[in-house]
Amino acid sequence: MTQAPRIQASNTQAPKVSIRNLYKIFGPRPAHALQQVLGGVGKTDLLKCHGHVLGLQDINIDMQPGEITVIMGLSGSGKSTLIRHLNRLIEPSAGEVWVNGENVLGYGERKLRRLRQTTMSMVFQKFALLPHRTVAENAGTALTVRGAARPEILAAGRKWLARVGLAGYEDHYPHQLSGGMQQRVGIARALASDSEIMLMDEAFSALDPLIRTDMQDLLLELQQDLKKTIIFITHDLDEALKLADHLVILKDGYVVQQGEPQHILLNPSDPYIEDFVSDINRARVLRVRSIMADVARHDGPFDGDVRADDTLESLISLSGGETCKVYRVMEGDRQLGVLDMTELLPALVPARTGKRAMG
Ligand SMILES: Nc1ncnc2c1ncn2[C@@H]1O[C@H](COP(=O)(O)OP(=O)(O)OP(=O)(O)O)[C@@H](O)[C@H]1O
Repeated sequence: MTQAPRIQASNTQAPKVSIRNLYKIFGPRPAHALQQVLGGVGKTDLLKCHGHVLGLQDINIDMQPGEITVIMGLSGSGKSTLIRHLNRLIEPSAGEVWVNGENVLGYGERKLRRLRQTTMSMVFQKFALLPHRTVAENAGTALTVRGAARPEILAAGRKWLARVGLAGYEDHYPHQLSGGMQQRVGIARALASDSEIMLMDEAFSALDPLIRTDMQDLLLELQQDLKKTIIFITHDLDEALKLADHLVILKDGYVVQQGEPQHILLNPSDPYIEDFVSDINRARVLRVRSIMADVARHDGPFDGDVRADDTLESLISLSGGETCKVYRVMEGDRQLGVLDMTELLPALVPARTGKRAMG
């Protein structure tokens, strides 16, 4: 029997979800096609010469408890295929999926049902609310599925609707609500299930930009209290950078780069990522903590205090654009580091890996 994945050196806690050497090939003879892929055949040639689609290739990701892992990529990069492996809506061609230290590929019917109904909940792009049930009944769906009594279902529905800002709408029907409100019901429904893991597949992509921003803020606010393990799929880089604790960028079914979003922005590993992040408003996204220097670099005097989580945009505004200033970086009462404004300018210019020139 295979062993649970080891804890990586940089993390002290076991991952909630681990994906190991995962491959998915669509077509009549995936095992044969897999041998071609392992022998070095790429996505284009696999389709052209062997008539199979390479959906995912050698995916390895650890998703930490209480964190938001964002899977980001353009259309066709493999995001939906990947997320559907987590609750085994899709079976892999090779590899392992571990949840809470158990390989879910070894699960029988009963454990799989429990995984889908109790351990994981899902928030869908198109809300997927039941049109003839009230909003409170929709929010309580997970309890209905588990066979709970009606008062319990409605109480849970009410509780979580209030938490997502929909108190007073319990007896409405979905069509009476706006898109943003319907997705709030979708989130309430996932939260009422009390699952440890939430899968969110392009959950905000159908919403207008302002509503979408509201929903992102709501999710971050809920997450501060609830600390769920969230796997969030998006094709929008701004959304990914805003939400992710851990960002995974997919292209043609493989992981191009993964890590802390600010680190990726400052250290793109490859020309594809450079291009991807080149249009981002770096001043608005980057935080002081990502570019500050060690406390020992400067022992004062300082031109003032800033917080480690302040954006560079707010710093530019504070300094009046002067590059000769030096700030003390604080987290609560503790000094974390030093921010010399001369360090800020290089961070605003996109980094280049140098690989492009070499072709
Ligand atoms: N059932 C299937 N049969 C054949 N090919 C498939 C199937 N499902 C997905 N694919 C292919 O696998 C690759 C990944 O598709 P997937 O839908 O996971 O991408 P995605 O990043 O979620 O795209 P989108 O953002 O458009 O939903 C694509 O090349 C797609 O055409």
